[in-house]
Amino acid sequence: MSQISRETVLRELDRLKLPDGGTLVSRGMVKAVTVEKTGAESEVRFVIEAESADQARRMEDIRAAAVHLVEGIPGVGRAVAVLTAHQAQGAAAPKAPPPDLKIGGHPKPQAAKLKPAGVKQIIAVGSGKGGVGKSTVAVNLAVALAKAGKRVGLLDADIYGPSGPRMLGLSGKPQVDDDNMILPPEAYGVRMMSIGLMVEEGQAVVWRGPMLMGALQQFLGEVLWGELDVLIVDLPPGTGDVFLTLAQKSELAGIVMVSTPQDVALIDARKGIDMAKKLNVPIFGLIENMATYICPNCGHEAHPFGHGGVAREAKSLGVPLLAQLPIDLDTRLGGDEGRPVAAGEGAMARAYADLASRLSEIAGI
Ligand SMILES: Nc1ncnc2c1ncn2[C@@H]1O[C@H](COP(=O)(O)OP(=O)(O)OP(=O)(O)O)[C@@H](O)[C@H]1O
Repeated sequence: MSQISRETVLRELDRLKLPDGGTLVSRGMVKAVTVEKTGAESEVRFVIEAESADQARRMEDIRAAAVHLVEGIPGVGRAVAVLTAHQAQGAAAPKAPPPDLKIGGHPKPQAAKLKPAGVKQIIAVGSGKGGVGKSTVAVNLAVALAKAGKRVGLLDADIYGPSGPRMLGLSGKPQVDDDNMILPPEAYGVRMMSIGLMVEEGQAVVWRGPMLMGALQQFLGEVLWGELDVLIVDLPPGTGDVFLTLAQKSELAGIVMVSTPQDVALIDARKGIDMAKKLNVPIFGLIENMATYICPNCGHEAHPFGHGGVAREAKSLGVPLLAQLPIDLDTRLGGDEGRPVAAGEGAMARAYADLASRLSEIAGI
């Protein structure tokens, strides 16, 4: 039996959901994991650090469940978990970000392609042109997949205009664990990491090729994503360095392209599709956003950005048209207020559920 790694233990513990949201791992509560070989089997020890003494007292069942899970890993003979409290009773426990949390340094030499250990597949969401609703689609698609029971991560790699945190209602710097792995915060069942969580809102990020590569490397290799069925990557608009790096340096399962039906958007989208083809990245399909506008007063349907352009494009390229999403006020408000429309119950939530199910079928999520 090969040596059990700390990663294996964390992946197993990551399956344990906490009653008040997240998992022991995503909340940064697992500390000091050690694995010691004792004859043919291994003994695993770890600490579960609660946020207060009060919480620690209520976590005995979780501790026992964690031990049980780890003892289920083949090759583990015994697991020992100790509950401790981070702070005095009743105190909130906002942990200061460690000083060495740096994103955007130069890349380290990398031999193998980058795919986080527990992540089954990486799917990029791209667009040719900015402002067509790519981030809105990426966030809502991620939420809809999570709602359908998938384990989902969202990497907001739109370094020029990271909007993922605002759209998911997340703020504050992420925490790191004892091994300097970044813990992605979670909202609506989606684990998210974004350059937007690292810099002040509105602050410009001026990075060129090598720094971008360093950032991506860190996002993929130094974030504790845990077990995910899919990691959605929200690309910057256009056919730039981030897409190129991701396609060449990671194991990208495929890409979906978002466009409005407008000619100018479609021309740019075509360039993106061309690049994906050249890089041998499968195109899972096109999504037409802002396809129609239905007047809330009279019900009249209008097509401010043209009509049917993306459907025609999909047909001529021989790729699926995954969705046609209308212009919708709640989508915009939900994005601004950090309440993704896909998390709700209305017609748009159903449209995103359909999109999630079509993509799951095509990509095998
Ligand atoms: N279907 C829609 N109905 C109404 N508003 C929408 C829709 N899709 C997106 N929007 C709004 O359009 C604006 C731009 O969307 P978003 O930021 O998602 O675009 P983007 O393509 O990611 O842009 P960029 O890449 O330039 O950041 C946002 O205010 C968003 O709320």
